[in-house]
Formats: sequence, C-alpha cells, structure tokens
Amino acid sequence: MSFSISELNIGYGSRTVIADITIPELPKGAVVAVVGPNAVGKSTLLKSIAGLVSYSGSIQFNQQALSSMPRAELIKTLGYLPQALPQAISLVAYEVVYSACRAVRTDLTAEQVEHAIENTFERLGIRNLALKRLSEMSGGQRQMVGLAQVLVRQPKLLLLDEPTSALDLHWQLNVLEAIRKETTHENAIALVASHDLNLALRFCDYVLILAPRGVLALVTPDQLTPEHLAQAYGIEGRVEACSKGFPIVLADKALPR
Ligand SMILES: Nc1ncnc2c1ncn2[C@@H]1O[C@H](COP(=O)(O)OP(=O)(O)OP(=O)(O)O)[C@@H](O)[C@H]1O
Repeated sequence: MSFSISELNIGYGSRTVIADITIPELPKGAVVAVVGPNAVGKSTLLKSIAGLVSYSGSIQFNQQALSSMPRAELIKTLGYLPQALPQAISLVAYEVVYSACRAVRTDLTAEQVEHAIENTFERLGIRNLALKRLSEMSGGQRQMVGLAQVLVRQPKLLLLDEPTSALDLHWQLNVLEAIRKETTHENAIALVASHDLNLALRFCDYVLILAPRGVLALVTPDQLTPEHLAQAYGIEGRVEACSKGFPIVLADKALPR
C-alpha cells in the first residue's frame, strides 16, 4: 500500500479551500496526523479523499487513482469516520457495527463477520457497549461505536476526522493505540485529523500541517519546530522532549494577528 496526492485543488463553489497540494508517497503502515487551525480544510481534505467532495488533481492509492477505482473496491478500501458523532438511534451497538460490516464486506462469510465484530469490540475495549442502545449512550461512547463501524471493515485507507474529540484521556489513548495497531496490522495508511498536537506527536509517524490554502509542512514528530506552530496557529510555543523522550508542544501565548 502507498498513498500520494498530486496537485490537488478542492473548493466549494467558486471558493478554493485547498489549492494545489502535493503529498509525496507515504509508506504502508503510516499513521499521519492532519493538523492545522480551524477552517483550514482538514475535514474538506478527508472528505475529498473519501469521494464526498469533488476535487481536481490526483489521489493515488497503491499506484491507482482513487477516482478510477471500481466502486465496490473503493468502498472496501476506504474507512471514513466523519467529525459528527453517530446519531443517538434506538439500535444497539452490535447491530450498527454488524450493518456497517455487512454493507461493505460482502466477501466475508457470516462466521468471518462475527469474528470481525468480536475482534473490533475487543480491540477497542468496548464489549460492554455491544448490547447498549446508541440512544442511551454518552457522546464519547457513540464516538467509540462510530470508530468500531469503520474498523470492523478492515479498510486499507483510514480517514478519521477527529476520532478522539469526545473522549476522555483514557479513551483518547485507547483509541489512538487501536488505530496505530490496526494500521500496522493491516499494512494500511491512516490519515487522522486532530487538534491535539501532543497526541499526534505521540502516536503518528508524520504530521501534515495545513495552512490556509495549502500544506505548510509534512514532518516527522521530531521535526516539528516552534516556527511551524507560529506559522500554522499564530502562537508562540515550544517543542521540547518529555521525560520519556517524546516531543511535546507547550503553547505559551497567542501572537497578535
Ligand atoms: N459544505 C460546505 N460548503 C461551503 N463551504 C464549506 C462547506 N464545508 C466547509 N466549508 C468551508 O471550508 C473551509 C474548511 O472547512 P473544514 O471543515 O474543512 O475545516 P477544518 O480544518 O476541518 O476546521 P475545524 O478544525 O474547525 O473542524 C471553511 O472555511 C468552511 O467554512
């Protein structure tokens, strides 16, 4: 698996949101954090890769343009988690995860589907939610179920839009670890939009920093600098090593714009 983007332009009507971005080939197993300020286009980028927003340019997966991939293959390849939480409907988690798997993985036997569901609940640590109605869950619990609906299909290209936005610290770590493991296990590629730079630095192989209209930088966690923070977010900040050696961001103050 590999993933690259070439001369990508995305907009809504006549308004360009992302102009002419190119991302060199990312290797299989890569987890890429997509970061940047509000309204810069993180969700728009993921939606366009998922085929939900039109674009010009080329998005290549495994040496094939996504736009020319047969629909059945495309649906099986992609795993898109939208920013919005799953609706609080009266179905139980098991039912919605089952439907998500069945709708896409028509190649699996009933036994394999059962196994995939068991595995997903187990890996995410949410077996206790299996028979609970979504209408009776908290926002964070529904976010976990939304992620289970994506992971159960074992997609090769994961597009996750702020998958930890509703989660407490324990579940943030749990989810990022699960995404990390899944991506490695499946030899997949994951793009994860996030506002949490420290989680991104801890769990991702690359950080794609978006700036208005384009890419500011594609760096490994140890290449992130205070200049990136100033240019992307308009803040004065530090990038230091924590006691375990991981880079961490300390935001000191907002710079005048
Ligand atoms: N359906 C739409 N129609 C028109 N404009 C849109 C639409 N969706 C998003 N936009 C605009 O596109 C720009 C990028 O939005 P997007 O949601 O991709 O940003 P983001 O980086 O994900 O933001 P945030 O961090 O706040 O979630 C914003 O200016 C937004 O107003």
